[in-house]
Amino acid sequence: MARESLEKSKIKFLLLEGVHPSAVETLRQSGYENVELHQKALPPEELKSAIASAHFVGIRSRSQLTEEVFEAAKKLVAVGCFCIGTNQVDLAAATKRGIAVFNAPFSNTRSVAELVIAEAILLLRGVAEKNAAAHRGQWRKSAANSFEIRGKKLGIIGYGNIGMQLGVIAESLGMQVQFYDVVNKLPLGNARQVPSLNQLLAQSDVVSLHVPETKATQNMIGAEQIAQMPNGAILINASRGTVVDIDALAESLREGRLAGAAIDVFPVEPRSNDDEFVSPLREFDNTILTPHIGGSTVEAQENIGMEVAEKLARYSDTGTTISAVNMPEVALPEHGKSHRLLHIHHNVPGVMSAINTIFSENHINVSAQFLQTNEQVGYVVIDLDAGYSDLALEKLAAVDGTIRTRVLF
Ligand SMILES: NC(=O)c1ccc[n+]([C@@H]2O[C@H](COP(=O)([O-])OP(=O)(O)OC[C@H]3O[C@@H](n4cnc5c(N)ncnc54)[C@H](O)[C@@H]3O)[C@@H](O)[C@H]2O)c1
Ligand SMILES: O=C(O)[C@H](O)COP(=O)(O)O
Repeated sequence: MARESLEKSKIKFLLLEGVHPSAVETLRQSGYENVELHQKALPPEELKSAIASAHFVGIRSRSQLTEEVFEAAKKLVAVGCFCIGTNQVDLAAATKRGIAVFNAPFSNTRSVAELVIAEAILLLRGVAEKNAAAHRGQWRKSAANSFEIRGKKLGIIGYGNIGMQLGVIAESLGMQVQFYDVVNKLPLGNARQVPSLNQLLAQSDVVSLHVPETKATQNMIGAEQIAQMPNGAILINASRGTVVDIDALAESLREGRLAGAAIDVFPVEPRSNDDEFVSPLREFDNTILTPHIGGSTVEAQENIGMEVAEKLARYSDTGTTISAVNMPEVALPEHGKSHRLLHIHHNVPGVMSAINTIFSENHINVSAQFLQTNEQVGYVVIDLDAGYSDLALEKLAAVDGTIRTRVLF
């Protein structure tokens, strides 16, 4: 169990993987100057040592925050994923320690959708192959197997923020949009939800994946699924590398079944730009292989930097958990001269009653109380007169089921 109550100058932010400078500026404007910056993801042992003294950590998709890393992060209050995906974070390990995890759910959505559309156009025109040949001195002027995007069928797997944005842009270019999702979704424009993955695969000229990394999406596109796609179809994956069986994809390209593929994410990605990229897809001219840059635009990174840094600063200042992915969401006003106690606990019967008994038995006047729970944890925030906060904090920390307490001055 941990307790914190620190001055801003002592609160340390560890920002990894070249998070945009807008994050540092946003933190500075909120009064947080104690920021350690790294341009790369750190290897596990270095990460454990750097995170040991950090109260907040900011990562992108490369850093793996495992149970072991959290075990080393004794002071950690919150994680900021400066990206959409949170699969690189062991959320259960964070939650059981009362560590809030934030992300930027849509700051790079448009960037991914634009890249996918561009790739669909290039692959339908055979540009990847012709470009590779031209670099080798070969002139391949031909209209054979070169198609307009207009009128083609786009099959989107995962109709969330990116899938929907992609569908809207594709439709504006004259594509017919259909999607498969495990949840019933409101189709935008003329898009149409289809009931099964196989149906989507069988009737799409271009298939694009926009699902999160989960157990259910692991290798969701393998040999069997590729076999459902029409000859000459195109596969695009800018979601997560675990979603497509790369060997099966390589085999279908070798057989000439698919006309091409654009892959931005890989089962194993180099940890830094200095490491070699190894993939069976390197041999195919008709693939566009990009180094996980779907969200890597200046616009997206700048916005993400501001958005996530602001969420971390707000959580530090007020306890607000809006848009946390693993904590009950509570929007909190400023607490003025009151002291604010934050209490994260296992969501089991009796905790709230024990907390409120503390206030009544000790005649502590509470000026505001906010409570929100999810299946695992409860998060209660209590504003009270400054003179009572030490006593209340001590007693709250002793309540059965307490995970973490914090006081804000
Ligand atoms: N290449 C990049 O740089 C890049 C950038 C941003 C996001 N991403 C990846 O893209 C993913 C999607 O992003 P988003 O913002 O659209 O997420 P989102 O949460 O808004 O949408 C995901 C959609 O997938 C659906 N889904 C989940 N499991 C499914 C399954 N088994 N079958 C079918 N549908 C399923 C969900 O219902 C949801 O509609 C992210 O999780 C992230 O991993 C990659
Ligand atoms: O989840 C995401 O937003 C993308 O995969 C981008 O990750 P990155 O910030 O590491 O480029």
